[in-house]
Amino acid sequence: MPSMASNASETANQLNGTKADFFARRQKIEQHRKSLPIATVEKRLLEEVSNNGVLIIVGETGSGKTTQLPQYLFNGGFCRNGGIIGITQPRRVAAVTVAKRVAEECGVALGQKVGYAIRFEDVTSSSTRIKYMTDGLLLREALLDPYLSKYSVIIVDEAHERTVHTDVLLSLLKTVQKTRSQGASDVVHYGHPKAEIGTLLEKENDVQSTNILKHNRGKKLSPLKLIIMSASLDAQIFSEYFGGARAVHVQGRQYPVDILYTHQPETDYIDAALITIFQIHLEQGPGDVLVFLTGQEEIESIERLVQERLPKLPESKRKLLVIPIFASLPSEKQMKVFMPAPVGFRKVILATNIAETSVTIPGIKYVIDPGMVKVRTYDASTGIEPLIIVKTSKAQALQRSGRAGREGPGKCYRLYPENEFYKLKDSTTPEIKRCNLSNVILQLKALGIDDIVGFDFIEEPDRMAIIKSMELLFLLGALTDSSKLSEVGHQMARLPLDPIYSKALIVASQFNCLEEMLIVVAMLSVESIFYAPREKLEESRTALRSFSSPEGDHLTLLNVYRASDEFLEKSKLVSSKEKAEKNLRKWCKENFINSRSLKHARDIHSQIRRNAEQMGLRLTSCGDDILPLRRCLAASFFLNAALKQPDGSYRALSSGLMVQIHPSSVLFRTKPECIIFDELVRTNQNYVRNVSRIDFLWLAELAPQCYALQE
Ligand SMILES: Nc1ncnc2c1ncn2[C@@H]1O[C@H](COP(=O)(O)OP(=O)(O)OP(=O)(O)O)[C@@H](O)[C@H]1O
Repeated sequence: MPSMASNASETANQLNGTKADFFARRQKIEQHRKSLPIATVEKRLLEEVSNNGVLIIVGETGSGKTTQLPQYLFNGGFCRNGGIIGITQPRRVAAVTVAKRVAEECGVALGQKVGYAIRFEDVTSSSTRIKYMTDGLLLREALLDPYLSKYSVIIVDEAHERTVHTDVLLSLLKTVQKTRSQGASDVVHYGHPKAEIGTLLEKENDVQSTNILKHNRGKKLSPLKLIIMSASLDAQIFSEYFGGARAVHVQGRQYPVDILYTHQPETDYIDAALITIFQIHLEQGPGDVLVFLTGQEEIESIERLVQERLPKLPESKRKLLVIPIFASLPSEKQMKVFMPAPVGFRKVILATNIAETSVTIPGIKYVIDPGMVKVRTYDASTGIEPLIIVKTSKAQALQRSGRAGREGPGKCYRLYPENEFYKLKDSTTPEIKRCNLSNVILQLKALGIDDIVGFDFIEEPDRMAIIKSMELLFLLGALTDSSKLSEVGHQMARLPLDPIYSKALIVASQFNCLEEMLIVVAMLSVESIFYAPREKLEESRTALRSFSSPEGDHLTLLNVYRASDEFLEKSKLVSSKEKAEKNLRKWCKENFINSRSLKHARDIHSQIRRNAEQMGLRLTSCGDDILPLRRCLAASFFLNAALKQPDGSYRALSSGLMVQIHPSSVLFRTKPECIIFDELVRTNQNYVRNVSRIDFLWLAELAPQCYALQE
């Protein structure tokens, strides 16, 4: 046993060591900050922000925009009067990791001067002055504080991604910025019947004018500085939208990235990616690899293939650590990709486009880009929102290659020939032009914006899409005859879910089956609960049968959730929480259930249950009597009803489309007369997924606005 004296000197040494490490790290960070291209223009940028209400900043990936500009502004006095610098990101993972990095650069604990807020997670405090957040979160904040009055500067980062939230946010910020630059102290207060919901825009004398002016009489608002940041060269569109706002370019990138192309187009990009992973591992020097794939299924299949092939390599070459990252992975799992690989190991990160912008994953030297991405599209004529795999845009390809070369020179392997790159679209079609707008419209209406067609979008969505989405909201009871938000609509807007799911929860509280519906909605919100490996198809089918309900997939999902819950609770009685969770993962494996998806569903479930409680919805259960739940499914998913045809296919009643029950459904063989479904997917034919049997007559009874029977 070491003596006290040696213990004390060890501690002192450790402390000295820690201190020395700390100072060395701080020095390294300071040097790094000074070496970034943006550091040479700090003073000029501060002048530009001072002189302009709206500024557009374009800079190469890695030039230091996201991490440095907020710090420059803070040091330049932009928080002097207690104002906050808010920086929005399209993705949660970027908001979290960049905030962590900036807190470290500032030498402060996360949540103090530097913090972040994402849906259901707020790591800020009253001393936070630099706040990273998702664009969706800032939109929700606008519901409570239409002036966004606590912010002195708002930076919309990665604006070129043009997510629907970014687009809507830009429109709102345009109004807020203009209003605040005029000051709001001398305006009349008309109040608002719903105190928490501010009216942002109102049509007056045929001019879109703002009603923000009418809010909070006498509240002296300071001007808001608005900064739009983008890595690609589409500054023009933003500049025009903001009335010829000034745009500045930050030149230069930190490290070079070598771009390599294939000679021929690849017929199977999954296989090509797999080969490239092993080529890099066997032939290239140290450095981690980041591979861009289109979704969870692709990622998990490559993960399995790499694991299968690794044992075939010589022992000394097996130190390859595969780590996945995709949106539906719980955040603590997502954070694993940011941890260094154990000594001697090479990390291979399999990512969706979640890792495409803003994030810096330490250690990445090689990027593999097959050039594909999965996007949601929207067909307004049928109301279908198929997910399709398409080629990336040039802007996306540049972003992806930009993930290498952040800590040193890097390489990017584009798995297509060079001439293909030049044929790519410059930038991605804005999401607002290719999505179902019902959620956006619900949010805008909740913000008090009633004239959706006249709304000042940066790029107008398709009129047909607006009409269809309004129609959907109307049929769901979210809008009144005069297109105002109804009481139900207000409730729906408070839930962070798709309108149909929100409606399902509200209806369920009336049908006394909210406990069950919360589980169903949580399970529907995640990707693929079941998995069926090709080599174990029969075993996986048998496992599925043990949970399956003759009434359909919704009840089957409910059975899975309950069985897992029961298993976990029993396990907790005899083992620690960690052990019980480990046991649950084993249980999932034995039952061919995707444990990651189940964990995600459990998280969503607790979140939406909290929401329901806060809204005062009645949390009752229908117990063993499943009839109310089935009727409730009909009362909420009635827009997705289909009737069997003589040939065994189905006709979707609202779109008239001919569809088939997906082979993964428990009703694939039974084929009941009338069904409701969760989702329509288009592959070689139209398939409906997550299907339940309903009684046709319920439709006219429960959704007369849609299915009133003719006399
Ligand atoms: N979490 C991190 N860990 C280590 N280094 C980081 C981290 N975040 C940023 N950096 C370093 O700071 C540099 C600048 O990053 P920053 O995100 O500010 O650039 P950017 O111009 O906003 O690029 P992008 O548009 O690609 O996000 C990176 O290239 C990297 O060297």
